[in-house]
Amino acid sequence: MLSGKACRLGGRLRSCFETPSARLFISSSNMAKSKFEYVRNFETDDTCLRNCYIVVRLDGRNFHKFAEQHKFTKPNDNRALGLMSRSARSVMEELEDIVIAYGQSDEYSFVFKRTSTWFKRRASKLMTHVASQFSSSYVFYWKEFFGDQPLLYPPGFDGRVVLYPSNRNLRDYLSWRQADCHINNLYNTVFWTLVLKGGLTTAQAEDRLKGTLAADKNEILFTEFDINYNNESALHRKGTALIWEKREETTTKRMKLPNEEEKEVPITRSRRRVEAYHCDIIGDQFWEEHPDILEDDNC
Ligand SMILES: Nc1nc2c(ncn2[C@@H]2O[C@H](COP(=O)(O)OP(=O)(O)OP(=O)(O)O)[C@@H](O)[C@H]2O)c(=O)[nH]1
Ligand SMILES: [Mg+2]
Ligand SMILES: [Mg+2]
Repeated sequence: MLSGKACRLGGRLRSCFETPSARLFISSSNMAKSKFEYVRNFETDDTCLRNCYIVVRLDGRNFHKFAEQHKFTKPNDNRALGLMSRSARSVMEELEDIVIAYGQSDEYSFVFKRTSTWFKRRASKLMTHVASQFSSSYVFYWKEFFGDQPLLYPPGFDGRVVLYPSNRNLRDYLSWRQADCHINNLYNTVFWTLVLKGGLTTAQAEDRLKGTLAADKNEILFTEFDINYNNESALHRKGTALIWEKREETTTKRMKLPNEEEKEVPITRSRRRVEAYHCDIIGDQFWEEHPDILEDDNC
C-alpha cells in the first residue's frame, strides 16, 4: 500500500509516497497543477548581466527630516556617520561577495564582485537583502552610537541596482559618489560656518554662496575664518570606503604538551576583517595599494 502525503523538499512541494522498502518522490511539475499556478509566470526575470559588477546603492528616506528630528549636528554628525558604517559592515559580514562599500551622508553603495553567483544574480533578491540587513542593523546598533537618545520612528532606505561592465566604469561610479561627497561637504562646511561662526541667517548664507566655485568657498573659509578645508576631517571630506583585509592576529592559549609543564603558547591566525578607509579613491594609489578589490577586465 502506498501512503501519500505532501512533503517540503528543497523549498518545493512534492508528493511523498512510502512503500515498505523505498520512498518515492514525485515532483510537483508531474502532478496536476492548481488552476492558480499560472500566476508564477507573471514574475519577471531580473537576472543581472554576467561579468558586470553589481552595485546596490541605498539612500535614507527623507533623512532631511530624520536628521532634524534626531538633532544631528551640522554639517556632519559623527554618530550618524558611524552608525551608517556599522550597518554597512554588518551587510558585508552577513552577505556574500561584496568587495567594497562606499558611504557618505545618508547613502551607501555596495559592490558585488563581477563573478558573483549569489542568489543567481537576481537583482531584487540582492537589493532587498542589502536593504533589509542594513535597515535592521541601523536600528539594532542605534544605541551604540546615540546612547540614551531615543530612535523616534523606524527609518527607511531605498535601494537601486546598477551594473558596471568594466573596471573603469566601476571606478568612475565610485569617483562620482566621492566627488558628490566633496561638493556637498565643502558647501555645507562653508554654509554652516557662515551661519554658526559668521552670524548670518541661513537665507543670507545661501545668498552669499550663490554662484561661488570651489576656490571661492575655500577662500571664504581661509580668509574669514582661518580654516584650511584640507585640514578638516577626512571622514567628512572623503566619506568611508570599507574593504576586506587580511590581518594577522596573535592570541595566547594555555597548553599542556606531553612531558612538559602547562604554559602560555602564542597562536597566530590570519583573519579577514572589514577595514574602513577615509581616503581618496578617485586616483590610482588606493587601487594600486589594494589590488585584490577589482577583478581582471579580461575575464
Ligand atoms: N545635520 C546633518 N544632516 C545630515 C547628515 N547626514 C545626512 N543629513 C541629512 O540627510 C540629507 C540627505 O540628503 P538626501 O538623501 O538628498 O535627501 P533626503 O531628505 O534623504 O530625501 P530622499 O533621499 O529623497 O528621501 C541631507 O540633506 C541632510 O539634511 C549629518 O551628518 N548631519
Ligand atoms: Mg536620502
Ligand atoms: Mg542622500
